[in-house]
Amino acid sequence: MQKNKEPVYYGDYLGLDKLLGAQSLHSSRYGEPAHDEMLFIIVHQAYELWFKQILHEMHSVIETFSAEKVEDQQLPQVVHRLKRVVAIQKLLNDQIAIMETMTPQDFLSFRDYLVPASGFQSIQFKMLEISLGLKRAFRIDFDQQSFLTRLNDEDRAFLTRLEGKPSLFELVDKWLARMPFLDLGEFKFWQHYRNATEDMLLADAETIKANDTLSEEQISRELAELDKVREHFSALFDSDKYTQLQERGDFRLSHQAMLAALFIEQYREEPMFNLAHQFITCLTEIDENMTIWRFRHAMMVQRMLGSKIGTGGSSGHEYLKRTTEANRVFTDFFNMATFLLPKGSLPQLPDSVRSKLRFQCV
Ligand code: HEM
Ligand SMILES: N[C@@H](CC(=O)c1ccccc1NC=O)C(=O)O
Repeated sequence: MQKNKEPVYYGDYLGLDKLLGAQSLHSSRYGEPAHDEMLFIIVHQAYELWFKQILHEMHSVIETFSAEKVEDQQLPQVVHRLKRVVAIQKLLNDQIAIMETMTPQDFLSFRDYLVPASGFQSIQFKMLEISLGLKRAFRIDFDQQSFLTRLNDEDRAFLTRLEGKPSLFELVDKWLARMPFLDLGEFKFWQHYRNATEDMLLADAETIKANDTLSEEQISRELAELDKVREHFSALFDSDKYTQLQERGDFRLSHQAMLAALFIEQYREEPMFNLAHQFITCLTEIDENMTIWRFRHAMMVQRMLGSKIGTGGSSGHEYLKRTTEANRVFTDFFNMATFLLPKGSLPQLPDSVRSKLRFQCV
């Protein structure tokens, strides 16, 4: 690294002229300065800055996974960067509380000046959703419409182009699906696994039947739920069935990727799997934090607006509440817990397999 030739001045380096000159209160333009509009602008700007940092990290991870081959040595850096994303998201979720120090009435003193702008037009937020793997078809109807009608042509074209590129979800799916360890030679892992899961489901059914606090009707309802779980389990061992359930929207990951992720999670202590496990955990946390943000934002909106419609034309709180569940991406990693077996019921990996998963000792 070279030494700098010119002396550096703090404010110049950080571009503070621009940054601190970018809080223009619209209420002042209309001759009625609203004290809290400063907070409103600064909170949004802080969000956009952190979105920029998150996208910077995501972009590098996407680049790594876009290569033909991901080297094992690249995974620590990927996990490190995603952990940073998670740390930023925690801050973003807590930042809602700062916005909530503004009362609904104080908001009303400048809200009308903002029409028709709204968070629909946060391009970086949409970039984040799209880069993670939220497809247009998965968005609820109003969200699809707002995409078309609330954005200017340039932004819409830009986001549409981004939608055509591989998302982190798709790249991770492909990466998991090509994991070499799914071929375990002579070891019939999935047969062992299937037997163990059948025992577990039979035991669950017995527990439900023996529960004398439940009425007959409740027992049959719980047994019907268990049948659904059984159906999902059976799909793990039958790729046609899996595809059927995938088309129904019960799974998003490909069959092979699901099996690989499940294998990694079951045997995460094996040194070779540990980073992959951390990677899956990061993606799960990122999805969870996005969902928590959506939920907290929706709650804040109810508190600020009740059931008023939004400046962007949506139903406000109702719309946002629906996107909270609908816009999740890595739900398979959450639902995977259904398929986890207690350690004691897991088939022991044969030494020939385990030796491949260990760091070599000399
Ligand atoms: C007083 C505070 C806030 C209120 C009352 C509010 C209200 C709303 C409403 C009603 C919508 C739906 C669009 C519409 O019809 O207008 C929306 C969307 C959105 N807001 Fe906010 N918001 C607030 C603060 C924030 C903050 C601080 C951010 C941070 C960037 C933000 C980001 C977004 C985003 C990204 C959307 C689009 C969400 C989606 O379509 O899934 N909002 N907001
Ligand atoms: N949609 C909000 C207004 C609002 O929050 C907003 C307006 C302009 C720029 C950013 C905003 N923040 C997030 O939606 C409302 O209906 O009051």
